[in-house]
Amino acid sequence: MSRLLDVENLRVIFHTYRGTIKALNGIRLWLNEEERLGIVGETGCGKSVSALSVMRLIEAPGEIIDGQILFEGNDILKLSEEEMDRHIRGKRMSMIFQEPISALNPVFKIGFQIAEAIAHRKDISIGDAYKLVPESLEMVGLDWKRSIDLYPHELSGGMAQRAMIAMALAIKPKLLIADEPTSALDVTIQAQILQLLDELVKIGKNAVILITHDLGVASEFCDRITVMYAGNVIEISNSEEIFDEPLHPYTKGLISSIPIIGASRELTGIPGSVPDLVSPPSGCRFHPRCDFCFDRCRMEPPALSEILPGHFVACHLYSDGVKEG
Ligand SMILES: Nc1ncnc2c1ncn2[C@@H]1O[C@H](COP(=O)(O)OP(=O)(O)OP(=O)(O)O)[C@@H](O)[C@H]1O
Repeated sequence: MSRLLDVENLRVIFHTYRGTIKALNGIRLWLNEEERLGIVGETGCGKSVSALSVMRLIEAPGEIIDGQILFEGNDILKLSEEEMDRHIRGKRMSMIFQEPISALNPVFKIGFQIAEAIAHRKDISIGDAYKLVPESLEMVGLDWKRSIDLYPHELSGGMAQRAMIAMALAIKPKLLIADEPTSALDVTIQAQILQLLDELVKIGKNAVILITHDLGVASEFCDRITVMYAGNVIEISNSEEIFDEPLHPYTKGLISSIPIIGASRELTGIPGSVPDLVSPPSGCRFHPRCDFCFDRCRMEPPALSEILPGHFVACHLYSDGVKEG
């Protein structure tokens, strides 16, 4: 399967009155066509900033200061804003957000908003695009006659997320980025929305990046998992192996905080908290919270290396390969 996305050494900072937040510290991500990648980690670890960077939606006070984002072989960081808008964003890739109601435009009916997305994608008139809206709404389980003329504030959270999904998938993207798509919804609706996404992604054969706090949800939905901590990618593995053989002490902590594997719950089980990214810890950013920390961890940032086939970890414990036991 061919490579769709390749992110190398991506560095993003935010200029704030407190100082410079080093939000992404040279991360690496990749995704093949039709593959589903989960990005997990505690709040503030850089999941959303990674997604927004791929969409080229980082705005001041944020700045991408280094790295490469190859999408279908083109470095999108080198494209002009117009090229990005005309050829990539909303055409080849689209995104759904945590708060669907605030992500929709409050002053337009959802039928019109979906028509606009389709018109942009297909370079057709809004009138022609409008004719395709009923199919898009029905595809996400919304009765089109009842929903096409509603404004975002007239939708429930679940309906609004369905409308967002209709908009995002109406353009038939190669890559769908879903940033915590269910965390603002109640539990029964969460399961329905994930199931809907699962079905539609199978039909559309698009690749997905799913951002979530929930390792259980990520491993059920995704082929591969990237674990982030404090602006770094610290482990990458396929979804089964990350549970069967987690390597990084942080990933082990995330897993031990899930009482039943596969159960959906907020990750809370690691003592301490994510560091302030204005002045992150020296060496490995996880070292102050790590039970296995030794001198080298305080001094030298560990590189991400492939320790088992397809299984990468950034941890000095594995500098000489995987230890038994
Ligand atoms: N607009 C902004 N201005 C200043 N700092 C920002 C901004 N957006 C993100 N950051 C900082 O970048 C870092 C990474 O944030 P990010 O939103 O990517 O985390 P996250 O893992 O998605 O967290 P969450 O799960 O809470 O959404 C954090 O330290 C955050 O405070």
